[in-house]
Amino acid sequence: MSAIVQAKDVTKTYEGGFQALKGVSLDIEQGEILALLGPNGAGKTTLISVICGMVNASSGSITVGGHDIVRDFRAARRLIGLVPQEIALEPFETVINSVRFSRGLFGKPRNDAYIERVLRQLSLWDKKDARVKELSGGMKRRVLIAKALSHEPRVLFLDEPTAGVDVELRKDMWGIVRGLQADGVTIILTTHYIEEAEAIADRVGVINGGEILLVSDKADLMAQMGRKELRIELQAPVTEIPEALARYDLKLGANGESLVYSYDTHSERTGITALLSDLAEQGLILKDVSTSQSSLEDIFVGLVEGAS
Ligand SMILES: Nc1ncnc2c1ncn2[C@@H]1O[C@H](COP(=O)(O)OP(=O)(O)OP(=O)(O)O)[C@@H](O)[C@H]1O
Repeated sequence: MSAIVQAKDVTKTYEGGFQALKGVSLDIEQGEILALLGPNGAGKTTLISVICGMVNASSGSITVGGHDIVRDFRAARRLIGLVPQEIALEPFETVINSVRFSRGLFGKPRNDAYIERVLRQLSLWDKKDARVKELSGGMKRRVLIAKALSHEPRVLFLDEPTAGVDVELRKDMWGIVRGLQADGVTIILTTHYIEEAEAIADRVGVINGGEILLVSDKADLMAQMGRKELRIELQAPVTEIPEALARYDLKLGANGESLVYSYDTHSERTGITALLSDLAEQGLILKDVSTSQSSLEDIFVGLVEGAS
């Protein structure tokens, strides 16, 4: 795969002096679904807005399909579809006219066959003559997608496509995104939800404080996310971990009063049963046990600490 979007050292300082992007470099591969995951204020919308040419970067460079987004703005923009976070639609317009109008803005000739295909793909064909104000919230979101696809872009940005959407609609949205990928569209979506990244992304980029902390294949990130820790408080402290327990790779807690076992929640066998029986065999008596799961936040903290 080759990169269809390349961002190099992009910074953005808003008027007033706030630095929302602090040197972001990111390659987006043709045909992939990339989820940009990060908390509120991380810089996700700013990054998308800069790539789409709605906000000017303070420094750095971006190309889309090889076109520089500043020097060659029109050619770059033509390749991009953007589904914004906020629903901003003309309420009295019909669905089909809204979508045709968006296509016209890009100077593309009318193509009813293409618009029909998009509306059918988004299950909006039977609503094509309805006025936007008559649609449900989920349908309105789909109209936003149809508008963003109207000029046949190769890269589609979805800014929090499922924020405030119920579980059913969220799944519909994931199905739509997968269908678009099958049509050859490269997709970048922002989200707060790890489950969303898990459900549809090929790669996940974690962004926080205006910096990309990591970009990783989803499978690798999920392996980290799926780890849990079992903390075993001991009746009597130990000075070292018995040799017979070496295979569990335990960590000794403070003062030797606890043992910490890390395991993968996704694997068929966690090894906990065997560990507990081996502990008993070693004569170690348990006072208490507790588990904790590594969260996205832990990964953030780990990454930030690792970077400093
Ligand atoms: N026009 C602006 N002027 C000044 N600061 C801004 C502007 N737009 C965004 N910011 C600030 O930049 C930071 C990043 O905002 P951004 O909207 O990119 O974050 P986000 O990751 O998309 O967050 P959310 O998940 O809440 O949408 C925030 O601290 C925000 O307050």
